[in-house]
Amino acid sequence: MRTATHTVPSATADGTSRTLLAMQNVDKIFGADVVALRNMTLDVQEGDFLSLLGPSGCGKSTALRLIAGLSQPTRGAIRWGTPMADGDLSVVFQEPTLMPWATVIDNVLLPFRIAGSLTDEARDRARDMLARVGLAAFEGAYPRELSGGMKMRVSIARALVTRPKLMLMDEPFAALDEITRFKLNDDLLQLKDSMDCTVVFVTHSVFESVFLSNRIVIMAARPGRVIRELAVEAPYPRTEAFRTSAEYAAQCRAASDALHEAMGGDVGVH
Ligand SMILES: Nc1ncnc2c1ncn2[C@@H]1O[C@H](COP(=O)(O)OP(=O)(O)OP(=O)(O)O)[C@@H](O)[C@H]1O
Repeated sequence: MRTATHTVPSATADGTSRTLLAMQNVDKIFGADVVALRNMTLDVQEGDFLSLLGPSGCGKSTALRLIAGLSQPTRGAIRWGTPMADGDLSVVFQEPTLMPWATVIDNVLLPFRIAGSLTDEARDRARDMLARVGLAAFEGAYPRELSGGMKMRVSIARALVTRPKLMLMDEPFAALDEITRFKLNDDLLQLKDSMDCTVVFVTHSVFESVFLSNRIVIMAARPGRVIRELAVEAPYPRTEAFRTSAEYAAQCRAASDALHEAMGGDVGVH
């Protein structure tokens, strides 16, 4: 993981919100001429639930991989506003990427095993995380015995077991049915609140981004770039009442219009 070498100043005048990271004029070019990102500038504040929303190929996953340190910018830089140690940053992918031969608890313990710190305290933390994601009764089960939603819950437990400052999520619920997705959206907000972490979340879904986020960054493709940012002012906790409110519908309309623009005006809400 990363160690900060720069301090980014607070983005707000009263200092109540601190910048966790800033992408500064980042380009990412693959090979000779695939411009995945052009001049991307983005700040993430501590406590944000920030969604990157945009059409296929606009560079959302590329941006997430750069933040994760899995790839390096061609130009520009990513600055951290706080020191980041091992375990402070975790990533959840669309596939749960569980080890099929290992039990649920052994999957959740993977970050500790990698770090060589498989202590009793680590096991307690893994059990606590499994309880938080509703899988306390499944610690001895194997991934093949779990539904898609349950596997994703294990993946999220593994990501949060180190109590990260930042969790990066790349379309984690895209492969799930709508009912499961709604439930996981609800539970993710509760987890974020109780674990006090910051989330950067990649999605194609207007509805999901509005329900979850306080900030939505809309991206466009060819070249991948940020075209607009929207604030979702609705307070947390957000519940089923928010999902069925006129306010939610209006926010979805605004995000859809911005996405429509990002896609050149050829697609509406999806
Ligand atoms: N390793 C790579 N080598 C070459 N080109 C790449 C590589 N990774 C991504 N790209 C290209 O960069 C662009 C952005 O890809 P990226 O996966 O970041 O988009 P995305 O918005 O996440 O798309 P999707 O929503 O379909 O997952 C695409 O044109 C893609 O083909």
